[in-house]
Amino acid sequence: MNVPKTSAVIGSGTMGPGIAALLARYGSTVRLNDISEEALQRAETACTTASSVLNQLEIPTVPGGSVSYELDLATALTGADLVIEAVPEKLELKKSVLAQIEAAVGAEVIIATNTSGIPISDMAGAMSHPERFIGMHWSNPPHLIPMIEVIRGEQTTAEVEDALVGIVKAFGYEAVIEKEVPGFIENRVLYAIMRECLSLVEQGVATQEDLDTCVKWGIGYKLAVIGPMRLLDMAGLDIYESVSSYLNPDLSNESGISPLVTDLTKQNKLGMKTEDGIYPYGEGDVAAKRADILRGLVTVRKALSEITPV
Ligand SMILES: NC(=O)C1=CN([C@@H]2O[C@H](COP(=O)(O)OP(=O)(O)OC[C@H]3O[C@@H](n4cnc5c(N)ncnc54)[C@H](O)[C@@H]3O)[C@@H](O)[C@H]2O)C=CC1
Ligand SMILES: Cc1ncc(C=O)c(C(=O)O)c1O
Repeated sequence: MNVPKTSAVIGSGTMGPGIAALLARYGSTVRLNDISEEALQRAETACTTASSVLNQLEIPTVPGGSVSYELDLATALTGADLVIEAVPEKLELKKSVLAQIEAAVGAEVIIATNTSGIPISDMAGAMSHPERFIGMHWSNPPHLIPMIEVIRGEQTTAEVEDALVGIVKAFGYEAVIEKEVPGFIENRVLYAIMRECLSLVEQGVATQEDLDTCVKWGIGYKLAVIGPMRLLDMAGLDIYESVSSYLNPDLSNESGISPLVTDLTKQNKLGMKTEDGIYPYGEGDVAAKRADILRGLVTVRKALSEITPV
């Protein structure tokens, strides 16, 4: 399957608009749905921003694409060949939304979930056609990060996986096909890094600014060019063996959630979306920071696309 002629994206928060903008750029008629009118209003601006980022990346426009904003789920689903669920990361909510989607579309329609890592089979339990249900985990911002994890549940067919991989490749994105594990690959690795960072800040080993500087250059810059498995070869496996013999036992193995995070979420300090979080944001700071981040990601993506992947 190439990019679907008609698609529906359910949930229009951080992820939905960028996903919709990319599908539209590749010629799909996209219906973006949310239960919140305010979210749909914000989504119009977010889709315009995403579209201008795609212009900066010089992604050609396939004619015929569009995004419409729909409060009504049934309208959003009409004629869709692909449905992407992007509602909050709550299993019961996702199950209920999936049941509503299934009630409105034919059994041949592919239903994908953008869950960050809930096992696909856990979500598919109550579905009447789990064979067409699949994980499609985009990375944030979805119109910029050219990689999508594709995860089959126990009952997903190989044909559905092939079709989804075809769509991902049609965007010029890399598809990483995985077995089902909580968090998939990306978030298992990302959350291992974040757990250690939060633990170091909580212990007072370094400030959040120092953490960001160290990880950006010492890890992010390097890992953007050399994958971790190749980096092991570059560093020397004997060095890894020596360092990990004393270091691994000292790393955080905290199985709960960092109190630094839970103290903030209790106060509804959720980060950029509430203009307060790990960092404080003054008037205009969030917009300026988001613009800086987008500019940086566009520059680095252009540079990375010109070098041989390692
Ligand atoms: N934020 C991130 O960096 C990433 C998030 N994800 C995953 O994508 C999914 C969505 O995440 P975000 O966009 O960050 O969440 P979000 O909280 O920013 O947005 C979710 C949207 O869904 C809407 N919604 C709630 N119930 C709904 C319903 N019944 N029908 C339609 N819309 C409904 C909300 O009003 C909200 O606008 C989650 O599963 C998340 O784990 C995946 C990759 C990255
Ligand atoms: C903190 C965090 N959690 C989940 C995801 C993706 O599922 C991301 C991301 O894509 O950046 C993230 O930053």
